[in-house]
Amino acid sequence: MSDGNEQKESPSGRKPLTLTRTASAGTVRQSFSHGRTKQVTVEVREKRAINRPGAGGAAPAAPGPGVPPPLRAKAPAGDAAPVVHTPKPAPGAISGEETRRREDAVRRSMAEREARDQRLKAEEDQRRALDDAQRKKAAEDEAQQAEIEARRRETEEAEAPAAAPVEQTQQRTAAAGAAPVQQQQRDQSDVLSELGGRVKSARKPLPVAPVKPAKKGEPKRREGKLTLDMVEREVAGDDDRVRSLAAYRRAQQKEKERRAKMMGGAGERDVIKREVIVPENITVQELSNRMAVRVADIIKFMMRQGQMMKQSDELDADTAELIATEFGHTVKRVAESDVEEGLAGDIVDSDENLEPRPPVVTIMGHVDHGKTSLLDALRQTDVVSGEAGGITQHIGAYQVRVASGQRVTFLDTPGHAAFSAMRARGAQVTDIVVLVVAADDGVMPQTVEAIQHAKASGVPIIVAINKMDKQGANPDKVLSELTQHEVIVEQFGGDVQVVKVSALKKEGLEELVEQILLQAEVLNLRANPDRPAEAVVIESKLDKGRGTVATVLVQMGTLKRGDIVVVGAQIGRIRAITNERGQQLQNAGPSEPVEIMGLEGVPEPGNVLNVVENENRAREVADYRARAKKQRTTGIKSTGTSLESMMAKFKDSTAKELPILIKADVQGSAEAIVGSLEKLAHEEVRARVVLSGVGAINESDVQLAKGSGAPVIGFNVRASKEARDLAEREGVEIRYYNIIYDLIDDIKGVMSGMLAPLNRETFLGNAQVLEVFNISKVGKVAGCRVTDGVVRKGAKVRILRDNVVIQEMGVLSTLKRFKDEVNEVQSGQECGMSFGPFQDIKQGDVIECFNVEVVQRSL
Ligand SMILES: Nc1nc2c(ncn2[C@@H]2O[C@H](COP(=O)(O)OP(=O)(O)OP(=O)(O)O)[C@@H](O)[C@H]2O)c(=O)[nH]1
Repeated sequence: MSDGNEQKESPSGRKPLTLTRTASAGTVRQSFSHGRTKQVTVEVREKRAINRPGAGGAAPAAPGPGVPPPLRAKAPAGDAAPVVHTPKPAPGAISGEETRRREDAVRRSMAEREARDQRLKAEEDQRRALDDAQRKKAAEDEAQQAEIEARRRETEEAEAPAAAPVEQTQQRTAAAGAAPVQQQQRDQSDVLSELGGRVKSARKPLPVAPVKPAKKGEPKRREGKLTLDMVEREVAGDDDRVRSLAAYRRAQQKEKERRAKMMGGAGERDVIKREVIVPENITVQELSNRMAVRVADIIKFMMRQGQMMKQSDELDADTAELIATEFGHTVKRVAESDVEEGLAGDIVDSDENLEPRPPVVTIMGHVDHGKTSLLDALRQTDVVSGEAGGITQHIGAYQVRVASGQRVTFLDTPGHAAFSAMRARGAQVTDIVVLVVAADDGVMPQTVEAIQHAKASGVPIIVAINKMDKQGANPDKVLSELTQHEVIVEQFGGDVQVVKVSALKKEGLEELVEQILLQAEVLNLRANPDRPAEAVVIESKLDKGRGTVATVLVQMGTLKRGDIVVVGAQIGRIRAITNERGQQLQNAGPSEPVEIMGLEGVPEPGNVLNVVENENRAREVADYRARAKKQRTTGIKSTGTSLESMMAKFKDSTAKELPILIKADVQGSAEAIVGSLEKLAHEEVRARVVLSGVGAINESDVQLAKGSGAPVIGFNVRASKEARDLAEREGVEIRYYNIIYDLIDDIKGVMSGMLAPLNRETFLGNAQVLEVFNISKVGKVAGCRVTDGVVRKGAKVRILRDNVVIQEMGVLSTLKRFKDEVNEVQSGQECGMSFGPFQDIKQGDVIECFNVEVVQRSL
């Protein structure tokens, strides 16, 4: 910037007309960068000097900066002022002294200001440091207190009846002039701050401003004291106040104490005593629910007792009772089986409700003695021809209407030993047993078994001596044999009826029926048909088209279509009732054998069917039975394992197992096969049935068989195509059978092969050591005499001393008679033997010589 054309004339070139020119004016042009200019008018004014009488010239005013000193009038002549050589200031200019003085004043002033600034700065620093230290010290306490304070306020606010009084107070405070108070505090704070003291009032909460309820989404108003941590979070924009774990715990503890106080206890809760229902087994979780205590408390208690438990662990009733008592409760023990209470069987019928019912007769006897033929003759049907291998392989139930119009229910049980379990079941449901004995064969093992079953169940026996038409029929022999088994017939003074029949020729049948009805009359068989039905399952199977089909014998009440039933561990709604002639029935009364459909699963023969009021009840009972069955089969309660059972397991693990998967047409057959296989069990080898079920062999069976390394046995069933393919791919063997003998024989053969062969010893002879020679390079040689039998080279020998075996030697390799090697030395002759590395041979020892034969064992 530069000035130029300092004095310029007006554009007109003329000066303005004034009375007195007291000011000189001009213009200055200022040049800026980028060629910018600015014209500034400069005016120089002269101060009008008013000279008072007696006064010197007035001190001229200091000229403004950049203003040329005004022209001074010439001093009058004769002025006696001393001549000063220093250049004289122009009129109106500041003298040198004055300038110095002023400069000094300025410097002093600046120095003072600087010193004050430094002092203030030091004071400010000191105050800040003090504040920081105090804040840091207080920060921890404040952080701890903040949350508790906040919680307390929250609680107080929540408990306060309404916010209105608070608001009123706040409004009143505001009305009382909050602003002047604040101003006053600020003033005080400034003063104190300057003095470097602690500004306590700054920490005090300001008078409460009216609290507006925060709108949704708006940040919440801060509560409690402001802490450094909070300020930092606010500065960082982190509005979420994260509570420390310790703070959370403290708050929780405080809340607990508050609640305990509210409940009236001094920190300890009053235990509410309950009656805890304890079943035979209960989980820790369930017990905690019933006692209304925390699971952790029970677990802690058990830990103190030295037992580690989880909430899913089961406790037995004794332990559960101990825990409940410890927690101050009383215990009511119940059995899980209580769910069965109230089922039809428990209802006692009064005498007037009972009506006569047909007798249930079971035909029993040895295999091929003619049971099915006899039954067939009685009902004039032919089922013999349809049986595989000519053997009745599952129980049948039929009702026969005799000439008199009376009805008799017959159960046909198979004669093979495998079906003894079924026969036992038959005896339990039957009223009378007809024991069939072939006149030409006499009493056989299964005849005896049938007698035992009948006697065990207290059922009267009627003996039917069959095949009377046959050559060699000897009924007297049969009767005397029966006597040996305590079946005393009438002609021998007993009470057992005997009927001689021929099923083939249909002879003696009427007399047999007559005897049956007579016996029934004696038994006075009655049942109440007007009550929920109870029946027993005779047979069950899974039919591809019809689902589960079960043959049941109604024992009491009347079974109706639509009834909800529980059968063993299965439930269902009766969809159809069919009699033995294939007729659809609406209901079935006492002693009626019928086929039912509608069960959800296949029940086991012997299971009892009960009609229940609703599905829930059915499910409850079925669940209990399923659990009970599981416990029975595992033999170990889920609470844990006993040492005994573990020992048993380890002991058993030495036995070789043949895993087998069995699928059969009916449950009874499957059961019979399993029973037979169990009987084959040997201490070294046994069959392990991986699965036994009813129905066709499917893919999952093959998968299971593959997983367990078992072959699949199909009895009267076949594998589906998919299962066949899978079995081929996986290398799983499927074997089909329709005769149980063949099946059992095959399995027996396999199991026999698994038995380790037996080493059988054959004694050859003994030789006594007479003298022992020590021969160099050869060692000790025993000079012996054969005392009995023969000693043979290549046979096995052992050395006995005082009849105690001291060494098993293996094969005799050196046998000499005099100097010659011989193969055999007879009794009474002398010989020499050496035993290689065994050098402990002594005079008087006995050498026992024997052969070992390996014998393959069989079951
Ligand atoms: N001669 C003669 N043969 C009979 C008589 N009853 C049965 N049989 C024959 O004896 C054989 C066996 O008869 P089943 O009725 O199958 O004998 P089962 O006792 O039912 O045999 P399982 O079903 O295997 O227990 C058949 O060949 C019959 O023909 C009879 O009264 N006289």
